[in-house]
Order: sequence, then structure tokens, then C-alpha cells
Amino acid sequence: MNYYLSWTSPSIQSPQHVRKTACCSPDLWLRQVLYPPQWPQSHPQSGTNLQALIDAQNTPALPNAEIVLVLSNRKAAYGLTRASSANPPIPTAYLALQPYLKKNPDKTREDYDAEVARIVVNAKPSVVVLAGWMHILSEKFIEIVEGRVNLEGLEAPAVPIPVINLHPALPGAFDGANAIERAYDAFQKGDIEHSGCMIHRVVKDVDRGEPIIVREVAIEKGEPLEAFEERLHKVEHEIIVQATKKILDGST
Ligand SMILES: Nc1nc2c(c(=O)[nH]1)N[C@@H](CN(C=O)c1ccc(C(=O)N[C@@H](CCC(=O)O)C(=O)O)cc1)CN2
Ligand SMILES: NCC(=O)N[C@@H]1O[C@H](COP(=O)([O-])[O-])[C@@H](O)[C@H]1O
Repeated sequence: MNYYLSWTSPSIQSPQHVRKTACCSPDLWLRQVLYPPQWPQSHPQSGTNLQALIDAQNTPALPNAEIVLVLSNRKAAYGLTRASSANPPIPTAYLALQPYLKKNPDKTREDYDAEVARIVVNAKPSVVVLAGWMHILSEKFIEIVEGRVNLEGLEAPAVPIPVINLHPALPGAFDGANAIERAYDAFQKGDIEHSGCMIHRVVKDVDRGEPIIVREVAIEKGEPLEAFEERLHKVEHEIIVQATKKILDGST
């Protein structure tokens, strides 16, 4: 069954005209927090996993795919540039936590997550992919995108929307932020022999969802962190497309 896939406010029309969508937003999913070894999110080196998905559109890796919306939680995010520079350009949107809380002093972080969920559900996606999104999503977000909780003024999703995340470590190894650097340091101490990356389902507990694709990545003795990181990112760019396709194909 051929799907016509578009992203973020995507639409997949199968021959049965079942309207499904996959939702991919580098900043919703790829937002990076600034920490020393990482690029500032405005740096042209960031959003590379989004770029992998952009490049995979309408190829055998991701057939009939088209990204239609990119949501950012940072104005300067280079993912926005990647999206608007794509051919055809991909529409973008923006919602950041702190400005939201400043504008809505009576609201909470969970309310912010609910608004993020509103944007996502309004796109009617079949999947939400987190790929560098550095904000821990509350259960409220998950409940809304799965249709278990209704949000005022929001048409609930027809089917639960799976949320998947790209994590630059092996299952249960280095949960949380800065996993690449922590794994590299652990290797230097002789605590691990290799590291890896995975795509897993997103649940309330960070990085503890069911793995979908797991790939080991070697760390070479004496190599600088940057060399390991480059090798790992290359693998990430493969698995993020593969895992998204698996979810959309219903093969996982
Ligand atoms: N409910 C879930 N939310 C998120 C998950 C998840 O598995 N469940 N994965 C993360 C992505 N991630 C690791 O893969 C990750 C991102 C960010 C953090 C973190 O500590 N964030 C802090 C600090 C953020 C900041 O400094 O701005 C926070 O959100 O308060 C840990 C793990 C995406 N969300
Ligand atoms: N815990 C989540 C996490 O650390 N995610 C990491 O953010 C980077 C995004 O890169 P990109 O902006 O080049 O796509 C990726 O390395 C991804 O594994």
C-alpha cells in the first residue's frame, strides 16, 4: 500500500484515503540545549537529523514522504533554516517554554507541554519523532497525543500517536542529557568498551521506552571526542530514517 507521506503537519493518504500523518519537527524533536561540546542550535551543524529526514523524502528510504511543518522552541534554531531552505520550503512554527510562561504567568510547564501537544495533534500525525529535543515532556503531553486526555478546543487524535526519540546511547546506559560525552568519558575510564545510539518509544520515564532500533558504535582508543561524535552522528542519521519508516509502515 503506497502512502503519501508528509511531515509535521503531514498527511499520508493511502489508496483507502486513510488520512494519517507523520509529524517531524527538528526543534520539537531536535531542539538541542547548549552544552559545551554541542553546537549552538543556531549553528549550521545542528538539525542534522532533520536534514537526514528532509533528504530521505521521496526516496526508497522514506518513499512518498514530504515534511510540511517544522516546530521550534528556539527562534535561532538552524533547523528552521534547514526547513525553510528545503525544496520545496517546509513551513515553520515556534513555541518556547520560557516566553510561554512569561506570557502566561498562571500557566505551568505542563500547560506548555499541552500546547506543544495541541500543535502536534492539530497536524494529525501518525508519529512524533524526537531527535535532539532536549525538553523532558510531561505525561500530559503523552496523554494528549495518545488521545487519553482531551484538551479544550482540540479535536482528539483519531488514533494514539506514537512518540519516538533518538538517544545517543545504548538502552539503559546513559539516560538523559550529555550522553555522548558521558559515554566517551566512561570509555576513557575503562568502564565501557563501546557505546551506540537508539530510537525508542517515548514514555514518561526519560529514555526508558521500548527500543525500536539500537546500533552499537565503537570508540577508538586515543581518538578525540569529536571523532567518536562524528561516527555516532552518521549512524544516527541512518536509524532515524529507518525507525520512522518502520513506525509508518506499521512494522514495529
Ligand atoms: N517524557 C520524555 N521526554 C523526553 C524523552 C523521553 O524519553 N521521555 N527523551 C528526551 C530526549 N532526551 C534524551 O534522549 C533528553 C533531553 C533532555 C533531557 C533533560 O535533562 N532536559 C532538562 C534540561 C533541559 C534544558 O536544559 O533546557 C529538562 O527538560 O528540564 C534529558 C533527556 C526528550 N524528552
Ligand atoms: N538526549 C537527547 C539527545 O542528546 N539528542 C541528541 O541531540 C543531537 C541532535 O543533533 P542534530 O541537531 O544535529 O540533529 C543528536 O546527537 C541526538 O542524539
